[in-house]
Amino acid sequence: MNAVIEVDHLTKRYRKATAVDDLSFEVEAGTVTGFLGPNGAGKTTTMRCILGLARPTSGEARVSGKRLCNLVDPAHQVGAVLESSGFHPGRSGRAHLEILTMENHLPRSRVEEALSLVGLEHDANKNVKGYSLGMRQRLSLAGALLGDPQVLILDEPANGLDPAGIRWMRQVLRSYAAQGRAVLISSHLLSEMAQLADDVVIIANGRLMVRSSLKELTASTTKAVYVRSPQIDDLRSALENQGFTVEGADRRGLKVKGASTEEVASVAAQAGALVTELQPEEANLEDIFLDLTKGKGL
Ligand SMILES: Nc1ncnc2c1ncn2[C@@H]1O[C@H](COP(=O)(O)OP(=O)(O)OP(=O)(O)O)[C@@H](O)[C@H]1O
Repeated sequence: MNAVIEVDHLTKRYRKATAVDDLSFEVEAGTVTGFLGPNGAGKTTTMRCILGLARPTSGEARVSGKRLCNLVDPAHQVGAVLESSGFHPGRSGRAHLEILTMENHLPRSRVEEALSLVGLEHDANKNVKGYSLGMRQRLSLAGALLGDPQVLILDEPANGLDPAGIRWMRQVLRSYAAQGRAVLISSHLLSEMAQLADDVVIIANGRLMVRSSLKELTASTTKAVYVRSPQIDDLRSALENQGFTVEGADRRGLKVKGASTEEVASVAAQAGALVTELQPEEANLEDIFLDLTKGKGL
């Protein structure tokens, strides 16, 4: 365990709203962590607290063991994309990044590296006002990558990207994590998160609902196992005798509720039934998310 981001009993209250309510979770080096929750759940506020842009009411958030304001070289430690709107429209993408390198005392050479990392090198001299939403998102990401940081914090970075852009971003973030760095990414695109995240943190009303690896979460919520066998009637009785709830799926297939593939295979072996297909039907992330956050602001 190598926690690079630690959110520690974080609470943030505004006059009328408790945006974040005693929230704790960690993000490990070498992973992409999906940060999920319905609108108004408190994702942006949490990210702003981690980045030192909002002051917690109580608790704290640390990056590499320190609050961001205490980090010696924050641009090398953390890169963030909070929204894609902070661009001067009359400036080129390259000029925008050059100004960021000056502000953050970074080498000018990083501009070309960041532009090529996000695939904007051919549009770098165009004014940002001519950029599509997707190009602005790429430019935001380039800005976050300028300091070659150990931690990336991205608030809905896939907004406005087309499917090819989303695939591209997935590759960038996966390779980034593969270098041992940490990525915390919020999104409403749950299906996208299912292909990107190692871990998920799900919040609603500012509170933690789930902190889990994506694999464990989907495995623990396996809905059913589909099994096919030429001896379907023998297999059905054997499964029912063991107390499983079984539904006929088709002529040769059964759906076994609440069972693991190992359990179904073992009952089939004992019953002498040949198994020609065995598949877990996992709940997808979207189902899990909707179940968990039902009535909590969606
Ligand atoms: N500066 C602020 N002043 C007052 N209330 C705020 C402020 N910022 C956020 N809130 C409130 O805190 C709650 C959480 O908002 P936040 O933007 O963090 O949620 P979110 O999960 O990022 O939502 P979304 O997915 O819609 O961006 C909301 O009820 C919001 O209205």
